[in-house]
Amino acid sequence: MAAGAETFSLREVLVAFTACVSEQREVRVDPYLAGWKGLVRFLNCLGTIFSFISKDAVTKIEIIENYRNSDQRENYLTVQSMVEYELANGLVDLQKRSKHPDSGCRTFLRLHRALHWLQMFLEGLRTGEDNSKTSVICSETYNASLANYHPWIIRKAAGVAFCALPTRNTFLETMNVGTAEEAVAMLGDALPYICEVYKITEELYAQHKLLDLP
Ligand SMILES: CCCCCCCCCCCCC/C=C/[C@@H](O)[C@H](COP(=O)(O)O)NC(=O)CCCCCCCCCCCCCCC
Repeated sequence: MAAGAETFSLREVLVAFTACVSEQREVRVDPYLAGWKGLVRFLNCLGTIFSFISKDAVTKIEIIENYRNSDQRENYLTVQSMVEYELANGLVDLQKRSKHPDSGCRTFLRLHRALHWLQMFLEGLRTGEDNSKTSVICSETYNASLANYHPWIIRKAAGVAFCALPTRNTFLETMNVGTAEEAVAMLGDALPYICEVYKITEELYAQHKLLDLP
């Protein structure tokens, strides 16, 4: 375990996702990115073998942060406003990556797909047996979700990295939320919010036929 793992709790990270959905059922971009940044920080604490994953996540987070810091920042306040603005202004490559390779819509879609994995992984952790292997939970949930969008070489590298994950109970303790039982309870509290964020985004992207953006 790298230094710094004990300095923050995953509870604070997952709380970011509870602040994502507005009263109008829109997904706020800032807490969404804050949640991912915390998760990446946690991932970095698990060891350098995961750095190729965290680097890709950071690249994507920064692309969207740059939009949030640009003069178009208001259009990127929520996922709904981002989709509306980018589509209305022809800023999304719909068939193949060409003029707008790093649109907010395609970049957010990559994080959204990863959120689906996260949702399944956390549920697997929450409901797993005491001494089940985190690596198995991780690879099963990865294969059932994100892996479908990744080329062979990435799937292979991810599979190797997963082998470095500790057992479920050690992993739960690494989350710094208290005992393993307390970590499980926290996951139960946080998961409905993550599921809601995922569901709203999925519906929005489906409605605009954006789920296969190149
Ligand atoms: C706890 C173990 C964490 C294992 C992480 C499982 C996810 C594995 C993802 C492997 C991604 C490999 C890197 C490359 C990805 C890109 O090819 C690919 C496509 O991008 P492109 O269309 O621009 O080319 N990118 C993506 O799919 C985005 C991946 C974003 C992954 C973020 C993962 C962050 C994981 C944080 C884990 C925290 C766990 C906390 C649990 C309590």
